[in-house]
Amino acid sequence: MIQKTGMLRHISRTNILFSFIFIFILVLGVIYTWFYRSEYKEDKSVFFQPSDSKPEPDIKKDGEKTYCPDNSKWRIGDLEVEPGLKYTQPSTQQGRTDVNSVTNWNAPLVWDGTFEPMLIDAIYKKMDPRVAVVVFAVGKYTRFLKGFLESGEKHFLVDFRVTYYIFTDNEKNVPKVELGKGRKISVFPVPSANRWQDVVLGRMKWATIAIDKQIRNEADYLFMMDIDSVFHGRFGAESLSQLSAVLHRGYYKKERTYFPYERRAKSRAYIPLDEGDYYYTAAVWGGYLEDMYKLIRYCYKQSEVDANNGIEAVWQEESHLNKYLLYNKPTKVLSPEYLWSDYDQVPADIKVVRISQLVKDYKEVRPNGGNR
Ligand SMILES: CC(=O)N[C@H]1[C@@H](OP(=O)(O)OP(=O)(O)OC[C@H]2O[C@@H](n3ccc(=O)[nH]c3=O)[C@H](O)[C@@H]2O)O[C@H](CO)[C@H](O)[C@@H]1O
Ligand SMILES: [Mn+2]
Repeated sequence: MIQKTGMLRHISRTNILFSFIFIFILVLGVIYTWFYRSEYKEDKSVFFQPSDSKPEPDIKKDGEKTYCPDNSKWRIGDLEVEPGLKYTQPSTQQGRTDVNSVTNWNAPLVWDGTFEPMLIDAIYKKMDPRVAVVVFAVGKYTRFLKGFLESGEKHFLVDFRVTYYIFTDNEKNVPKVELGKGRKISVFPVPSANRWQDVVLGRMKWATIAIDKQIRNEADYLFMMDIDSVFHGRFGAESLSQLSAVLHRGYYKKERTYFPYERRAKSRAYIPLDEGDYYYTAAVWGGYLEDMYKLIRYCYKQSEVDANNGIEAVWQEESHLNKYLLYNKPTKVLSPEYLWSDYDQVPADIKVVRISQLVKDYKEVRPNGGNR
């Protein structure tokens, strides 16, 4: 009996000890699993979205639909207006009749007289977007910076938050320009080039890198612009949309067969003669940051594919841009008011020249001479 009781006591002590060890291991296991799971979750997001290795852009087969990420913080859908804003009543009968102010995919085609400047600025000002302007001034093109920046301060999205991102091989030649409130200059060094073609195409590569590195955190909206231009009139919030492209002044009344699209099937920018909406300039284009990123990266990658195949598109990035916009329609089309040229007379349908390309000596200003 005594022995039995002793054994029983012994067994129950062992049992209690094992039970404690079991519970201890169980608790450790729960804690470990909990930590492991949360760590794994973090790992996973870092693993799947590293800032330096984005998924390849969807350079899909011609005509195939592309996926468009949407991480914009603000939307044109919020067309909110403060009560009490006074402006002329819009008419359902009167308007521009000398030009078409809508595309056949129902996007606005913006001409002077089709919007109320004060109203449209008030709508967008409420969202207060941060606007990035990406310009390149490589080699002798730094001479154009002063005129561009000074006139931009007078006319470009006045009272909005704007940062001019200047990509240059000569930082010393970036002029000091007085900027309005909320407006900044940010300089990116880029290498010099021996061919102007490398500069214009290089814009796609360097802009892609700079967006990844910095601009993505600082802007909601991005414009790509040529530097050899001067603003002459209001360039306001009517230009803003998810993706806005400007009609090239030289082709806006021409039939599509005359458009200087890339016509060699060997190039990724190829467009057949019986296709095309408009011919867009690559000297002014803008949109939501992520939509622009996608398009800039597309032009960069497509031109790389071309280079590997021993071909360069006839108008470099402009050819790739036109290809993209044919199959991914812009949400706003801006009239040639949004990029005219001092080379050309201003016709009656252009009521205001908002920005104009300067006359320049191509041979003198470009590193390898000019081709026009
Ligand atoms: C009005 C228009 O449609 N312009 C396009 C036309 O350019 P353009 O004939 O106007 O070419 P451009 O000489 O202005 O070059 C485009 C831009 O690249 C930069 N740059 C160029 C060369 C150089 O040595 N250093 C330098 O900084 C500068 O910002 C310049 O404004 O064709 C180019 C490609 O062929 C681009 O598609 C331009 O956007
Ligand atoms: Mn130019």
